[in-house]
Amino acid sequence: MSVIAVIGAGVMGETIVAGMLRSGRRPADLMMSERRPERAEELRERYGVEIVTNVEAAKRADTILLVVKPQDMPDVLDEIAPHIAPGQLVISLAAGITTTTLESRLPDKVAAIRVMPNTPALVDEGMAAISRGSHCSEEDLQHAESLLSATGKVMRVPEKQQDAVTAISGSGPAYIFFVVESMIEAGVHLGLPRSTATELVVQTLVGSARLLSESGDHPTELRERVTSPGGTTAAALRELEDHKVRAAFLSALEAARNRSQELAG
Ligand SMILES: NC(=O)C1=CN([C@@H]2O[C@H](COP(=O)(O)OP(=O)(O)OC[C@H]3O[C@@H](n4cnc5c(N)ncnc54)[C@H](OP(=O)(O)O)[C@@H]3O)[C@@H](O)[C@H]2O)C=CC1
Ligand SMILES: O=C(O)[C@@H]1CCC=N1
Repeated sequence: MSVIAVIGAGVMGETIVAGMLRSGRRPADLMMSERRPERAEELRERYGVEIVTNVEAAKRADTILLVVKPQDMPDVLDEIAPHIAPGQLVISLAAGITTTTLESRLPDKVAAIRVMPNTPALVDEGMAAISRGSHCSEEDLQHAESLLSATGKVMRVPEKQQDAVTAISGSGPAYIFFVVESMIEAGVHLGLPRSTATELVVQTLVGSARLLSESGDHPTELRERVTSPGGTTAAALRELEDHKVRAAFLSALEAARNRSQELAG
């Protein structure tokens, strides 16, 4: 079985490693590299995975997952590039970083893949979009898909769509949690105990997500089924329209897409 190294063990790096272990990959086939020694030690204790330096990861792994912030990516690429050779696969999970950038900083002919994951991968409900670089084979893509499918769905997208994908599914969980927070606070404002409001909102979210996913019905149809003429939902939706929430989502996603483009450097 091929050896996989994860460079950058923050929120997303840990999520991916935990998912690969849950799906049956052996700790002996994984290694992690992390800047802060105390964080590295925490992860070694938690997962039993070998902690290595970036250079060791580059020398020993068949597949190298780069899970550092986009701003840290140039330094990491420059550090590992002298130790990477064709035959190894480099997969970046960073927002904005293009396969052109990856390929320009890695030795000629090294296969690179760009991925946009999201944090629901922590509960095996992730959504990852993947795009191939120019030296990447079908086998490389399938290998990346098999790694990522350990934690949820995987979709192939043309790389020109990755900034928009980042705005939607990469950042998306944060918008949903923002809505959840807002509804809980509103429930408290209406006089409900916080624990009651939280349980009501969370189960409404889970139930609505399952209904949407399992029924295959369009969200407009599902919304209309809740909206009785002259009823409570219509009164609430009128307020959301008056406050231009739809337009706010459009601006927000444009801002996220633009930021992803800027992070390309
Ligand atoms: N969080 C999310 O929801 C998503 C994140 N991503 C992408 O994943 C990447 C990581 O994000 P996230 O996990 O949230 O960020 P974190 O800051 O939590 O994790 C990045 C980790 O990389 C470490 N690091 C930085 N530089 C180096 C280095 N030179 N060598 C080894 N380790 C290093 C950091 O250490 P230190 O703490 O010292 O800085 C940190 O632990 C980003 O590029 C982001 O765009 C993509 C989709 C979703
Ligand atoms: O906020 C960010 O930049 C990263 C990328 C997508 C989700 N988190």
